[in-house]
Amino acid sequence: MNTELLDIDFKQNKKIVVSKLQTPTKINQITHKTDYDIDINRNVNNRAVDNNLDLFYQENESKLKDLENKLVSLNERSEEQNSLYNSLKETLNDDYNLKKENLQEIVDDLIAQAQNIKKSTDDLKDTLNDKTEKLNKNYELKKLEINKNFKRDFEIKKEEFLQQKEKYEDEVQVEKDNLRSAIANLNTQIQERNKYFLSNSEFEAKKKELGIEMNNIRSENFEKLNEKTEMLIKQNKELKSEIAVFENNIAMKLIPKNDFLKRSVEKEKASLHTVNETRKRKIEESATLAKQYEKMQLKYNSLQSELSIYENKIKIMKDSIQNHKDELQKKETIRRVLHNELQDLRGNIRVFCRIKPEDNPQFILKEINVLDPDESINDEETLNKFDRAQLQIEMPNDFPERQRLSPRKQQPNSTIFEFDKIFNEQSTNEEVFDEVSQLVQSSLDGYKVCIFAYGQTGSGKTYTMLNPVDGIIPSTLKHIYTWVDELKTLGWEYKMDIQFVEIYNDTINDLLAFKSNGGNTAVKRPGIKKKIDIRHINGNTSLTNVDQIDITNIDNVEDILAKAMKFRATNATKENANSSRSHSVFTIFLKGFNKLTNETSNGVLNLIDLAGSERLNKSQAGGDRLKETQHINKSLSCLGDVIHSLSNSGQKPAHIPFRNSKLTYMLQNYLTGEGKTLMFVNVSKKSYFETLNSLRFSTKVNDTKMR
Ligand SMILES: Nc1ncnc2c1ncn2[C@@H]1O[C@H](COP(=O)(O)OP(=O)(O)OP(=O)(O)O)[C@@H](O)[C@H]1O
Repeated sequence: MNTELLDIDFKQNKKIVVSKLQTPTKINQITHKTDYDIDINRNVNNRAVDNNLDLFYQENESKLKDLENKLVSLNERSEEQNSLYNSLKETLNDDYNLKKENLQEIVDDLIAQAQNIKKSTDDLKDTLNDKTEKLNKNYELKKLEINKNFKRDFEIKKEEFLQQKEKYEDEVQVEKDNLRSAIANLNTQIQERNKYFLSNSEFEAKKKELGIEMNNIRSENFEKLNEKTEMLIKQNKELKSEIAVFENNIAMKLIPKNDFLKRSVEKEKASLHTVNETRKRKIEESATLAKQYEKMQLKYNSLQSELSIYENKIKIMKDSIQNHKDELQKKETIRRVLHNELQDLRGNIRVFCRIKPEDNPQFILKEINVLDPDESINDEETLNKFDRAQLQIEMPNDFPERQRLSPRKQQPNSTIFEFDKIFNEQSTNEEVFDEVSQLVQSSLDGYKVCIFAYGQTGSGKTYTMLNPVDGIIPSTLKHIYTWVDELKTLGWEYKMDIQFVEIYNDTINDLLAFKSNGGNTAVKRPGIKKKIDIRHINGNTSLTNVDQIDITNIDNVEDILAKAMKFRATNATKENANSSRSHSVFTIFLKGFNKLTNETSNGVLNLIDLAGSERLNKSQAGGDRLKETQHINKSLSCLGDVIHSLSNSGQKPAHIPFRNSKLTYMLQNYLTGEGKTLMFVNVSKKSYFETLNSLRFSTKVNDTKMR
């Protein structure tokens, strides 16, 4: 049993009553006795109750249990009510939120309505303004109309009044006339009566009577007349003043308007005048233009007819040009064949000699058997005689070197070498290029060409090959674009790539490598770090890790060349302060395609400035220089061997030792087959034995006879 329930208030003669709980309260929350209202029907004697407390408990136990049960049920109900309360609360909350949302919607609606009302008010305002404006306009129009009508009515009234006045005046006049005639009649009657009743007193009385009557009538009529006249005068005065007032009003209103109108009219007139002037001017201008147009049209027509004449002429010319082109193409093909045949006839390996000018010649070196300018070649014998140029080298008797030779070796003291051509001290680079340009053109025709400059150090190889502007390489680069352009007219398009390498101590270096390292000129011999190998594939030679530059459409090829030259390995020798210690090989690849004939050509031009040949004992080279010189001399000797073998291979195919040096191996594909080779042997009059050596080399390369 819950102890709190024991706290029961006993009331006299009352039963225990548990009143119905007003608020949902859990049983364990019942702490106050006022929560219960328990009455007990008790005996009068309290003591009896005390004594019978047990009994009371027994009697009331079930009641208490009921009470407890009731409290439990109350508790349950309270929970129910709590959940009811919560659900009610939720419902109310939902309801509240819903209502709030609805309210918000209503508020939004109201705002929207207010906005609409504002908008419609604005619209109404606008409409009202429009209407007011219209009404004002109508008012002005009506006013004008009323004024106009009033004026018109006034004029009508005035007219009527004047007519009336005239009518009255006429009537008054008529009445005046009538009265006058009546008076005249009366007078006549009086006179007549007077004639009969002059002496008659009756007559006198009558006369008096008549006189009075007449005076009455007269005065009566005169009064009436005067009244009418006065009235008319008065009306007239009134009308006049009315007219004056009206006219004044109108004048007051009309004058400013009139002035304004006058001013506007003046303005309009002025602008009209300007417009008219402009119009006149435009008309005049358009007339001039029309005339000009007519003239132009005539000119155009005449030009058109001239043009069609020219077009016809052009067409005829084009046709003939095309014919010429066709013919030229045929001739070009024939030219190529003939040119090649000519080069073949001259020999696929030719040797030219070039003598460098020398201020202090140490021995005699001269071209002999030179054609006299007056002598004409008119027979085959003379032609053959001058077919090959001859160079004589003479060792002077007092030459110290000669003294050291044995008597046997001293004989003969002059030697003659034969060359395909000799350029003497006076020959210029231009003359040299004139001669070699035919070979350069062969490369445009698709041939492989090699032009070498061989000679002792300081003998003019670099001068011949690379002298800025007029050396063979700069001249080739200068002229090749013109030749390519000329060939364009025959349908030939060329792609040109260049490659520039040096072979130093049997190692290949790329002299154009600065193009790929951003043109850093501070890097000396940039290609040296990359290993460059030679590859021969299907008759084509390529170098690994070597830059080729497309020069088809560039205009700074000379700069590229100048830059590349800076990287070339040079050193001071005894004979040349700036001696080239490497072989430089400048190559132009010329790929041609003829879009008219579909022919292709694949020419290669190699321009080689060889390193200077040096006799070891002479230059007294040592260390690195010794190694350099050995490499140079070995590779030059290999070159001599290769060319010699090639020139003899026509009769008996022989082994050609290309692989003996990098230079010959690299040029292998260009020296064989239809390849054309030209060797310049550069000589000077400074070192007899070096020169002799160079000349002996020339005998090796092209069967050059030595006598
Ligand atoms: N035909 C010539 N006319 C005028 N000067 C010349 C001629 N040939 C060479 N020279 C001059 O002689 C000098 C040496 O010439 P160059 O450098 O061409 O010789 P090289 O044969 O290339 O020497 P190396 O093999 O040592 O490089 C240069 O100053 C050059 O200008």
